[in-house]
Amino acid sequence: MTAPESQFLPAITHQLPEEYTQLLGELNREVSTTNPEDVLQFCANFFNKKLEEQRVRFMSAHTSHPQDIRGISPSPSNQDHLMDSDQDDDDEEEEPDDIEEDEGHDEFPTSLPIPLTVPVNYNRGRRTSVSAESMAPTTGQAFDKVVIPKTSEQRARIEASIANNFLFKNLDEDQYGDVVNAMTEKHVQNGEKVIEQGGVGDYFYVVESGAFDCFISKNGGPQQKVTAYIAGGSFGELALMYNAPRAATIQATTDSVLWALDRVTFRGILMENTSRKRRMYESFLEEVPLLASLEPYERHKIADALESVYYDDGEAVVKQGDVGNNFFLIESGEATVLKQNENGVEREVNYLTKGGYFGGMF
Ligand SMILES: Nc1ncnc2c1ncn2[C@@H]1O[C@@H]2COP(=O)(O)O[C@H]2[C@H]1O
Repeated sequence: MTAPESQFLPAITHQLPEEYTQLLGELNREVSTTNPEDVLQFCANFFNKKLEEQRVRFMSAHTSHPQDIRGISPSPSNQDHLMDSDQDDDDEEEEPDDIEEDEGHDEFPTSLPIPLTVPVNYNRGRRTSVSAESMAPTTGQAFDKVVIPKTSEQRARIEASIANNFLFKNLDEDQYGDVVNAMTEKHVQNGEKVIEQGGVGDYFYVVESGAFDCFISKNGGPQQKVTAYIAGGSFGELALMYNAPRAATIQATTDSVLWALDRVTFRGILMENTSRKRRMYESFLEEVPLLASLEPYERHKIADALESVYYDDGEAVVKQGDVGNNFFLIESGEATVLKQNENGVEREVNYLTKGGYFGGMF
């Protein structure tokens, strides 16, 4: 019988950095007291937590007002910062070929796709990706398609669950089929945590039935509820998009059913469109007075729902008496609001420019 690998560890301890042996000692103690079901995930969470703590220590030592740093759009350059915040570290890891070096940028990014209080996966300027994937979307690149066999009844349930979810709009037939093929059913009990803040991103989830609360703990403080999800909602995209630790904890508030999409399929099919829209509308949405009080992540969700529509000068966007299904924000251009009185005489009652809105319930 082969001896377990751990049996050889003491023999090489003298070559190992002290910090490493201390960390492993701590990890061993936590594993033996917790006895986790998923050991790999537990270890990944342990190291992510350590990185987060180290980063918070570093940030408080190097920035006077870390809370002033705002989230911005996940543009490719910002994504690069997120991954490539490397400096002249002598302990730098091997880089995947497809991640470009960005020499001359600041030691720390001044812009993040999510609020700074959310743990992001970099520390001390060291690259700490949770996987070797490039930040570039994998759309268009070949990837091994995941096919989880399922009944037509299951397929119908997936289709109903994603029917009104904006992230699944604009998929062509093949992409739609690939997404449905790759999804896997997950039953969750009331109180179960599907995602834990700081954990490693493995799946993106769509809610078929049930309900979930989403909590964020800032700087190790108490968890605060930031949003909730019901049927048709989805969560868990950020860690997959940015190779970052989970930004929030998601807990079932009743027995629920989820459809989970693996990270490779998510990145290969859904990520490109999602990050493009969030990037495209971010700065515009920041300038809309109606949305000024929203958190960056809430603006991302609005961006998911937006579609640009072009109108010629003089063309009617909506007509008086029409049933209103859409809410409009003026991205560029101007519009007049005309109203007919009971005699059929039309007069201008409002004039709207960029950032103005109409339609829907307004
Ligand atoms: N305010 C928020 N900030 C970050 N993530 C949020 C927020 N509200 C909801 N979430 C979701 O919570 C998820 C936790 O896992 P992810 O970071 O992968 O993706 C996150 C988002 O889908």
